[in-house]
Amino acid sequence: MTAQLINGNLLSQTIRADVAKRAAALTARGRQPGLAVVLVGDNPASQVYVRNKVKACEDNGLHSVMEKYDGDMTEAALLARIDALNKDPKIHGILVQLPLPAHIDAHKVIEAIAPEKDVDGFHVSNAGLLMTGQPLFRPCTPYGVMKMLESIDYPVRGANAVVVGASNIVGKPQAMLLLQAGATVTICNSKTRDLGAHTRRADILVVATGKRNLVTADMVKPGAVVIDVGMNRDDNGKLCGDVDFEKTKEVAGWITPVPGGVGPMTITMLLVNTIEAAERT
Ligand SMILES: Nc1nc(=O)c2c([nH]1)NC[C@@H]1CN(c3ccc(C(=O)N[C@@H](CCC(=O)O)C(=O)O)cc3)C=[N+]21
Repeated sequence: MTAQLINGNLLSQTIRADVAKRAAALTARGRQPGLAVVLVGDNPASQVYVRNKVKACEDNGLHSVMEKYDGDMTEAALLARIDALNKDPKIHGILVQLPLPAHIDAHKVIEAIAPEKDVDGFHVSNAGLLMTGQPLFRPCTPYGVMKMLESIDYPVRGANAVVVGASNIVGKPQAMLLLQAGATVTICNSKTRDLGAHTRRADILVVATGKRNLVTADMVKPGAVVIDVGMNRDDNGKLCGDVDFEKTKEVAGWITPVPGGVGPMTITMLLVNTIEAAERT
């Protein structure tokens, strides 16, 4: 048996069509949704992602501004820019691309974003609202994963879900969204002993570690849903995830590819969050 693919590009098209409709409706009322993307330094991967985000805005009728700064920008200067964007009525969403240079305190920068413009959902206030079941913005990647599960009508309630990776931007909010959807959730981390013993019990396995081939076919329950959040490069420089895709697709029931899986969904949900921010104004 071979797994069914969950196509993030295809699902994105459907959701983005709805985004474009809502953007047009807002624009007609003089409130075109606006996203500001702030990039500090010249990390080449970040440049690609940021360009993709800006293009996705343009394609769907959102206003976007990209602010690029040199890697030696001071923290104070960045905080001043965020303050200005917080006050800018044309801007409904603010995204500061991570990682930031080491001399800048990323926590401090995220906490400076007005929570009602924090379309990444990274502000402590938004993390707290999510944890207590009253989310304002769901972090884009975990939100996109939930949409992928919805798209295959997967019964999340009562399922065993295992999240590998416990970051603030993916693993932890992912676990919270799965828990709130009724799954029994295990969060594994880099210190987990016998990772396979946990992953083999997963009906839903979400892998977000940034380690190529961390999950192999023998670690997957037959028929499981395998969601690969990883973004790595193989020895030939080709994009790949954290899951050994070729062998795992022979075991899983559903699997997400890299590229064309979670990545495009992350951008799609960023657009959705920006629309929602604009609709609230
Ligand atoms: N504040 C902040 N918010 C983020 O959401 C954020 C961030 N910082 N820093 C970096 C990560 C990474 N990320 C990706 C988004 C889309 C793709 C994506 O579209 N990937 C395509 C391939 C892109 C390519 O060809 O390189 C795919 O998987 O098909 C990848 C990675 C958002 N991030």
